[in-house]
Amino acid sequence: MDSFDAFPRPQSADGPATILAIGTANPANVMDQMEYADYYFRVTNAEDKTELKRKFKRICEKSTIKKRHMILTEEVLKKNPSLCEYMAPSFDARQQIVLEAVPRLAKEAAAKAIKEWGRPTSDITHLVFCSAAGVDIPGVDYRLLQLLGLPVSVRRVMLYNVGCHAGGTALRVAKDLAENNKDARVLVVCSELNVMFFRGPDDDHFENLIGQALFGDGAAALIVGADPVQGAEKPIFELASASQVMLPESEEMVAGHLREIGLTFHLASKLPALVGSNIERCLEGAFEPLGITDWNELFWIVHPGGRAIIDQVEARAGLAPEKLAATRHVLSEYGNMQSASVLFIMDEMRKRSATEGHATTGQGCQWGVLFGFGPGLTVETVVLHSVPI
Ligand SMILES: CC(=O)CC(=O)SCCNC(=O)CCNC(=O)[C@H](O)C(C)(C)COP(=O)(O)OP(=O)(O)OC[C@H]1O[C@@H](n2cnc3c(N)ncnc32)[C@H](O)[C@@H]1OP(=O)(O)O
Repeated sequence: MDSFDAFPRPQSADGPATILAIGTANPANVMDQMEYADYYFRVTNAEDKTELKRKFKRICEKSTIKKRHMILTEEVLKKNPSLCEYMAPSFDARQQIVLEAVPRLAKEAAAKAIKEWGRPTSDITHLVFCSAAGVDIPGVDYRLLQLLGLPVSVRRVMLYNVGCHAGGTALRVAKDLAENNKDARVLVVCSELNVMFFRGPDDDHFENLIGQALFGDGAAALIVGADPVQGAEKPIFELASASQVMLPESEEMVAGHLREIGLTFHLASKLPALVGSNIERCLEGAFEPLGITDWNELFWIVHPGGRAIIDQVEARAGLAPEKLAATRHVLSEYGNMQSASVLFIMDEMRKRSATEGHATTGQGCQWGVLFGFGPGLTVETVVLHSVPI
């Protein structure tokens, strides 16, 4: 006998990966966007920069964000003044905060997802964890296992510093795991904080202020598995396909660098236009197998990088305004929560569909698209199938 035959080969599932539960969590501290410019320039001791503050205030108003949740309270910032400067060595102070807070927020979201799922935690076989904060060894994924009391045999995949498209990346990885390992149940968690890149203003770096106006903290968790157990599990969406592309000549559009001063980031101002000009191509590739060409036939979940990005997607795909209502709602209530945003929108989509009396979890549509956008310009395109309510 060939010795390899002694090892059991993983069996594939029969059906597609499905989302079986969703949970979300945010820090209790809430910032009102209309008051944020006054707060931010005061807390960073930059009130003398009156012109910059006026421009920042305008950005806050134009962001269409109403509020954001942030772990960094004024009290925490007072204790860590290096975070309020533009370029002070502050990595250790930032790490100290995120190493505790990232898994704690993740646990809150995961506990909600597990409760909705309704099966024992010992049935979780895999963990896919995304965060752009809290790099450590062993990682915050292992810390989460401890906090949830999960078996140490859970097979972990840690996605550190992937960026805002990582919600789509995690879905793609979870789909592969669930479909290629019969009976796998994958806990997916995205836990994101703006602690690594919160910093004071600088006259010459306005893109920093764009980020300070947009990002918020949040964690979202899913249970993903194929072949739902009848009577014990209830699918919310099915994952039909998942693909990733780095757009040509886009490597510098969004970038981040981990330094002593925390995470620096770079956003090109032509980013919304670049996303817009590529959206149709991504849709055509994803929906060619179904022959769908009218994008209003779909339900939509779009990473809310900023209001201008959502506007571009809406215009270039020719969407009716209600198509991006769930996306805009999550942006307005929470800001840009990086990888967690699309999972929050997924939750909002199924809840809206139920309260508005739709026949499916996708606001009455059968098929939907989820777009993750992130560094370089990376696009994750996930095709979703709704289920009857
Ligand atoms: C790819 C991803 O999506 C991944 C991510 O999440 S990373 C974050 C991605 N998000 C973004 O890049 C933000 C996209 N931009 C927006 O949503 C909007 O521009 C905004 C809400 C920030 C402002 O709204 P707006 O209607 O464009 O305001 P507008 O008055 O035209 O512009 C405000 C100012 O910001 C400046 N500005 C906009 N984007 C900028 C950028 N990336 N860098 C520097 N300045 C920028 C404009 O030049 C303008 O400056 P002036 O007032 O001196 O002319």
